Amino acid sequence: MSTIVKICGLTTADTLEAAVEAGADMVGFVFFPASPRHLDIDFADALGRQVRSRAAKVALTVDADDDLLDAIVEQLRPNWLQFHGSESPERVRSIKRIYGLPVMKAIAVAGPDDLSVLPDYAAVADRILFDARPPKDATRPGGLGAAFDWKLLDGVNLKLPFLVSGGINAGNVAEALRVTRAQGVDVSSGVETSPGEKDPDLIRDFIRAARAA
Ligand SMILES: O=C(O)c1ccccc1N[C@@H]1O[C@H](COP(=O)(O)O)[C@@H](O)[C@H]1O
Repeated sequence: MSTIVKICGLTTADTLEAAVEAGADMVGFVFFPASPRHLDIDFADALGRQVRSRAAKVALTVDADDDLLDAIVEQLRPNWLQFHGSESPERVRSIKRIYGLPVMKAIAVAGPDDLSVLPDYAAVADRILFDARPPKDATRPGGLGAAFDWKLLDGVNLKLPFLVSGGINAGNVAEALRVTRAQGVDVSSGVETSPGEKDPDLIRDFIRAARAA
């Protein structure tokens, strides 16, 4: 199976087009006001239409309430929901039942203890995304360009696909995939020139490197 490549935090038509044309499998739209990649729903709707089924649209939220999820699902019509907060397994199960959409649940990793929640989430999510645990004073729980120790995933044995993220770029994606044996990768900062400013060339370089890995 080919590596699942997700480019997250797209905010412009040009960079979205670069990601889709270069063959991204999943394109992520962030709905979290504290993020430099936050989109309002009308603009996300316009970007989503541009995708035209060429990639899976992923709506990233952080402990979103029902009203926000209703609005996102109604307007963007995402193919996936990505939960990047402290959503419980029960919340994941309930949202899946309500919307009938697959959910990718992010797990924050800093040490081996962080993996103890895996069985509970693996029982309800469709994909797991391992990301670096943010520092306590961080203003957002992801998209910080920080990596975790990939060797912590050694021995992880999931029946569902998992992606690795956090501080990944074209230069280290092959190593991230080799060490973690993940089925996919997710990048945001690693294809940017500054927080929130994606670069079409960096996106193309990243996808090429991930495909070659
Ligand atoms: O991108 C963001 O701003 C963001 C905000 C809130 C939660 C998650 C966010 N991004 C996700 O974080 C990881 C790692 O990103 P990076 O490559 O280290 O910048 C990635 O999965 C993004 O989807």
